[in-house]
Amino acid sequence: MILMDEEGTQYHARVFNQNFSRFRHLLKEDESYIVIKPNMAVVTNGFSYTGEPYFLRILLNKVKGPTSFDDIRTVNGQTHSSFRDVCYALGLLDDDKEYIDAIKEANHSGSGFYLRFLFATLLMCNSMSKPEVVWENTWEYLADGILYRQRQRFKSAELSLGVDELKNLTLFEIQQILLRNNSTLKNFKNMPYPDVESVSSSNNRLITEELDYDVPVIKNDYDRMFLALTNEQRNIFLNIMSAIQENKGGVFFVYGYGGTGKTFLWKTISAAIRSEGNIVLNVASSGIASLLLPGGRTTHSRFIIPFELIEDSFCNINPDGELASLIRKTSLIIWDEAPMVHKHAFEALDRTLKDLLRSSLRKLKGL
Ligand SMILES: Nc1ncnc2c1ncn2[C@@H]1O[C@H](COP(=O)(O)OP(=O)(O)OP(=O)(O)O)[C@@H](O)[C@H]1O
Repeated sequence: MILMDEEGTQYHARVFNQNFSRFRHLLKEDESYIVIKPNMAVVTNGFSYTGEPYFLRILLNKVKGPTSFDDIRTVNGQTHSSFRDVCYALGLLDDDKEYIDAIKEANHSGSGFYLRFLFATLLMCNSMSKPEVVWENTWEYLADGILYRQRQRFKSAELSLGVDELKNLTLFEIQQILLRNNSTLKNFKNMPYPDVESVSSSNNRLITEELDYDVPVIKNDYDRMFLALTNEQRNIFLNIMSAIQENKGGVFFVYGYGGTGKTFLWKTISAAIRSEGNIVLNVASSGIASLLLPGGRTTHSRFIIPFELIEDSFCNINPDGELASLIRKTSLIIWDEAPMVHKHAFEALDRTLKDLLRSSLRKLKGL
């Protein structure tokens, strides 16, 4: 095979092999740089796995008379974005079934940790043609033990994790194994990468508690309550929900005589937010009022407002702690019977939230 660059300089296949790292660099920068002359025999030997150039070398042995990279990338009229996909389309790569079967089989005798280690090892050895396909087919086995460990961690036998959360935690574990071996999931282009922020949320007991609702049940409650809202309640509901959805922020004061449906409105708003997998913190100034709110707490205990308040008090919240992360992830705070506390309590919470969110108090709503 002869390769020729745009300036007409010709390289023999042997040179191509010997200077492979140089060509690989060119391929990355501008793949159209190397032109392949048609009808030339291709002889390659002694190459190692080096990503896309490796697949190109396989193709140079198989595709007859290509005149451009697009020629090589086109199989049955379809142009693929990578040489690897072309190899796959031509059936030159295994379908990875053996690896999928191996992981499933290992599941009978090995723990989840062992399976994740096995998967990470397969990744590091570049054994799989399409690791993302193996991952999609085996992630449930690879996730084995992660839910149990989270339940132990939070001492909650009822704790449940969504599919995305479970996948994310599993990927995070695999990434940890790879990092210990000087590799990373980022080396595998089509493999999903764990969302580290969401992993730290999953490991935050307070956030997990606030997300641990049965979404279909809450959604049913929400549908029922929303239909029952009066016009006045619905207007308030829509105003607050649009402020949340558009991330506008806002402080809403809702006034009404006893029995006019304020608690009913709080319940509807809470169900609407929780049914979308978001967080609402329900607090009330008195213990009795807090019992009427779903997942309610007293404001003092939720935000650790000091009992002895002065005009420049702060809540005792560690900015790097779990409670601060929970507050940052919260879509709305509902504070029932807010005027029942001294204004210094508002101001302390306002100051603390500004400090934590580094913005004005945007998420406080009171009665
Ligand atoms: N839109 C509605 N549809 C059906 N029932 C409602 C509606 N709004 C309120 N209610 C019912 O009316 C009763 C009183 O409402 P709610 O407890 O929400 O009032 P409140 O304003 O919170 O009262 P208080 O200030 O005394 O706590 C409750 O039984 C509640 O379920």
